[in-house]
Amino acid sequence: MNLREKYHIPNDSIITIAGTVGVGKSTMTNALADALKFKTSFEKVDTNPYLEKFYADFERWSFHLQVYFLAERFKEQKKIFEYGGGFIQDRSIYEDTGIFAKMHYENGTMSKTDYETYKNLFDAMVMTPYFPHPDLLIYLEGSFDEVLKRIQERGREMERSTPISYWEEMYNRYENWINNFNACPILRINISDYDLMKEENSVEPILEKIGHFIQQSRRWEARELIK
Ligand SMILES: Nc1ncnc2c1ncn2[C@@H]1O[C@H](COP(=O)(O)OP(=O)(O)O)[C@@H](O)[C@H]1O
Ligand SMILES: Nc1ncnc2c1ncn2[C@H]1C[C@H](O)[C@@H](COP(=O)(O)O)O1
Repeated sequence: MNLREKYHIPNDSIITIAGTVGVGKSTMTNALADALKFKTSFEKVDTNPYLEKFYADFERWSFHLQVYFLAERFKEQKKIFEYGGGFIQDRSIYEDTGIFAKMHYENGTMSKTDYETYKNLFDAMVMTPYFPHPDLLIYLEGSFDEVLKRIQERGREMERSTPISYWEEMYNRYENWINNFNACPILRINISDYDLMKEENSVEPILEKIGHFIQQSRRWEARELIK
C-alpha cells in the first residue's frame, strides 16, 4: 500500500502550502509531492522578470510584479483544474492579494489606482470555474528568528539586502491574515515540529493529519450538498 492510500488521501486532492517567505514552503511541497506521488505547482523565482527590479525599487515595480504573479498563478490554477487535482501547490493565490499587494498599497509603495485595478482583476479571475479552491491549506509557522535565519542561509541576494523590518512586517501580517482566513480548511504546522531535511520519516505524521483533515472536510461538504 502506498502512502497516499495508507493515509486515505484522495488522488484528486489539491493541497496548498502557505506561509511567509523562507518558512519552508518549497521544501514541504517537494516532500509531500514525493510522498504522495502528486504533481507540483511552484512559483518560479529564477525566471521572474520583475522580482529583482521590485526589490531594488518597490514603488516603480510593485504593480508590474503583482500582475505578473497573478497571471502565473492563474495559469497554474488552470493546469491544476485541467489535470483534475492531485497537486501540491507552493503558495496560494490568496497570499498575493491578502499579504503582498495589500502591504505595498498600505505602505504607499503601490498607488490606490493600481491597487484597485489589481483587485478588480484578481476578483474577476478568482470567480471563474478554473479556480478550484484547495481541499486544504497547510499554513507553516515558526519563530521570526528561524524564518530570518532561513532567508539569510538560502542566500537570494535581493532578499538578503532587504531591510529586516520588511520581513518583520510581513511575518506579523501573515499571523493576522491566517487568523482571519476562511476560504478553505486550514492545517497549521509549526516548523519546529518536523525536520524534512534530516528525518525522512517526519513526513508521515503530516500525511496522517492531511488525510484526517481532507476526509473530514469532504464528509462535511457531502452533508452540505444533501441539505
Ligand atoms: N525543515 C527544515 N529545516 C531546516 N532548514 C529548512 C527546512 N525547510 C526548509 N529549510 C531551508 O530554509 C530555506 C527556505 O526554505 P524554502 O522551502 O525555500 O522556503 P519558502 O519556499 O517558504 O520560501 C531553504 O534554504 C531550505 O533549505
Ligand atoms: N505577490 C507577491 N508580491 C511580491 N513578492 C512576492 C509575491 N509572491 C512571492 N513574492 C516574492 C517573495 C520571495 O522573494 C519570492 C518567492 O517567495 P517564497 O516565499 O520564497 O516562495 O517571491
